[in-house]
Formats: sequence, structure tokens, C-alpha cells
Amino acid sequence: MLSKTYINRVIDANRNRCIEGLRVVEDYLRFIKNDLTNSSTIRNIRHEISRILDFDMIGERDVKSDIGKNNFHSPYTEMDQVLRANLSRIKESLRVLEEFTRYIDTSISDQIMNIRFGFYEIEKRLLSNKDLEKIYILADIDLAKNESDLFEGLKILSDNNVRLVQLRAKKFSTKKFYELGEKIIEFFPHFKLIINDKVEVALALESYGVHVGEDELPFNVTRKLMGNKVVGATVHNVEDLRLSQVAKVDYIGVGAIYPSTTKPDCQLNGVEFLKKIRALTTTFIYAIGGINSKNARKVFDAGADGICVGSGFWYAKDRVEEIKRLIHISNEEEN
Ligand SMILES: Cc1ncc(COP(=O)(O)OP(=O)(O)O)c(N)n1
Ligand SMILES: Cc1ncsc1CCOP(=O)(O)O
Ligand SMILES: [Mg+2]
Repeated sequence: MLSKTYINRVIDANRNRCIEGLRVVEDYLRFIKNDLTNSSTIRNIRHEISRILDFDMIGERDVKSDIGKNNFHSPYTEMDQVLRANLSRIKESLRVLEEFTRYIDTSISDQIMNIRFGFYEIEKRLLSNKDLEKIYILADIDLAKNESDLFEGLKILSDNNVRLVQLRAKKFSTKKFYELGEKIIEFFPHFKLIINDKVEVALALESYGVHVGEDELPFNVTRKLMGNKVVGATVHNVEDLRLSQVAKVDYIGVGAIYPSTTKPDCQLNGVEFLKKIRALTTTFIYAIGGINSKNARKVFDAGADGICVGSGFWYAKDRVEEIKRLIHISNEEEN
């Protein structure tokens, strides 16, 4: 039988290790990566660990005889090593906590196990260079008054830290579409630009990714051509979902949630369909179709991870105000 003193000592050391690791990752995401979304997810886990392990073990601390206390680490040469090292630290300490709290209270151990499993998903997301954002703007040339209005709108997005933008120009020739994409990348190199429909344009521009639907190249072929880049796929039914999973797309577009004047012929699937798809997959879901700051809350509540907004932004009386509201709603959602 393990002595309670020793068990508590292990738990105490690993609780601190875990909380310290979480704090480092949280601040790294917040201050270095400017990623408030993931930073607050990590903060929530930190609070959760403090809450679950809210019992006094200070009495069991024995720093003097702790043989590991003089361990030191060589300096990190790359900033992302800080992230990797601390993610490992968190994972390891969660595992130790799970094993040792089992001797004290199995319900605590089970809660930690759940956090550990959830943490694997978060780690995968953080280590992948495909950071999908909650706000995704459909930059459709037909929604802007003209090209200069398109660039004015993009400037507003850029000034408000919106990064994920899909370029859509249904009536443009491939060449004209390519040239517009090139210009956007030149003006806004920090955008994560997704190209609508045309895989060859996405490849030529080396854009962040491409979005394909039922009229484009099959999802699996798109994945093969795009390699490690972001591939988004439209899901109108369960068969589309299956194909999207086989192709290992990075996100799915689900809609139209509300009637859309941008794509009036699109099947209206509504919030119930979104809920149904949510229940079937953990793949990142962008809801699309008629979304604006008045209905975005409902869409997040129905399970969307992000929203793809066209006319809601481009036709807004005050675009700055609208984007600020959308950002506010998307941040509110995680608290
Ligand atoms: C995020 C997102 N979701 C869905 C769509 C629709 O794509 P698709 O079905 O290919 O229709 P078109 O946009 O090509 O008319 C999308 N573009 N983005
Ligand atoms: C491309 C697309 N697919 C389903 S609805 C839609 C258009 C979305 O634009 P809006 O936000 O203006 O309805
Ligand atoms: Mg398409």
C-alpha cells in the first residue's frame, strides 16, 4: 500500500507542474501568438485543474529532499520549442495526476482523464500550422461595390485582426481570379487566404488553402493535390460528410443556415441540419449562409466552430461595427 504522504507529494508536485505548464502555454498564445481563442481555452483548463485539485497538500511538500529540484533545461533556441516543451510537460503531469489521484478518489482521477483526452485534441490543433479561426469572411467580388471597395473591406478586416478570408469570384476567368488573389496576397500577406473552387489557382498562389463543393474536384483528389494545405469542403448531406472524412479535410462548410442572397439557389438546410452534422463529427465546422451579428449567437449555440460571413459584413451599414460585433460574439461563445 502506498503511503498517503508520498501520494500527496506526487500529486502536489504534478499539480504545480501542470498549472505552470498551462500558464506558460496560455501566455505564449496570448502574448506571442495573439491567439486569444486558444489562450482562453488553456486558461479554462488551468482553472479546472485548480478547482478539481483544490485540497491542501502543502504539508506534504519536501523540497529539501526532492532529488529532481536541481534539474535545469538548456535554453530554447526557437520560440515554438517553449510551446512544445510545455505541452509535453502538461500531458505528462496530467497522466501522473490521473494515476495517483486514483488512490485517493476515483472521481477526481476520471475528471483528469477527461481533461487529458480533451487536451490531446487541443495539442493537435496547436501543433498543426492550420489554425482555423472562428471568423471567416467570404470576400466575394460581387458583394463588394468594385475592386477598390473590396480592398477597403479587406483593410477593415486586417485592422480588426481578422485573418481567414475566402476569395470568391464566380464570374472571373481563371487568369483574372489568379491576378486578384496575387494582389490580395501582396497587400495583405498576413491573411490566410482560401481560394474558392479552383485548386490550380490555390496551388499557383501557394495560398493557405482551397474550398471545394460538389461541382469541383472530388474532396480526396483536392486533398492529394493540396498536400498539407487547408482543404475545406461543403457538406449538404451525410454522404458529403462521409467523403469529407475519408479525404481528411480540415474543415467542412455547412449551410445554407439562413437564406442567402449571395447564393440564392443553395439548399436551405437550417440550424437543425447543423446540429445533426455536429453530432456526427469533430471536424471543424463553418456554418455559412445569411449569417450576421444578429443570428451568429444561435449558430454558435447550435455547434458551429466558426462562421463564414459574406453579405452580413459586405452589406452592413457600418462594416467596422459589424465585424467588431461578430468578433465579440465569437469570443463570448467560449466563456
Ligand atoms: C466555408 C464555405 N462553406 C461552403 C461554401 C460553399 O461552397 P460550394 O458548395 O462549392 O459553393 P460555391 O461557393 O462554390 O458557390 C463555401 N464557399 N465556403
Ligand atoms: C457560398 C455559400 N454557400 C452556402 S451559402 C453561401 C453564401 C454565403 O454568403 P452570405 O453570408 O452572403 O449568405
Ligand atoms: Mg464551389
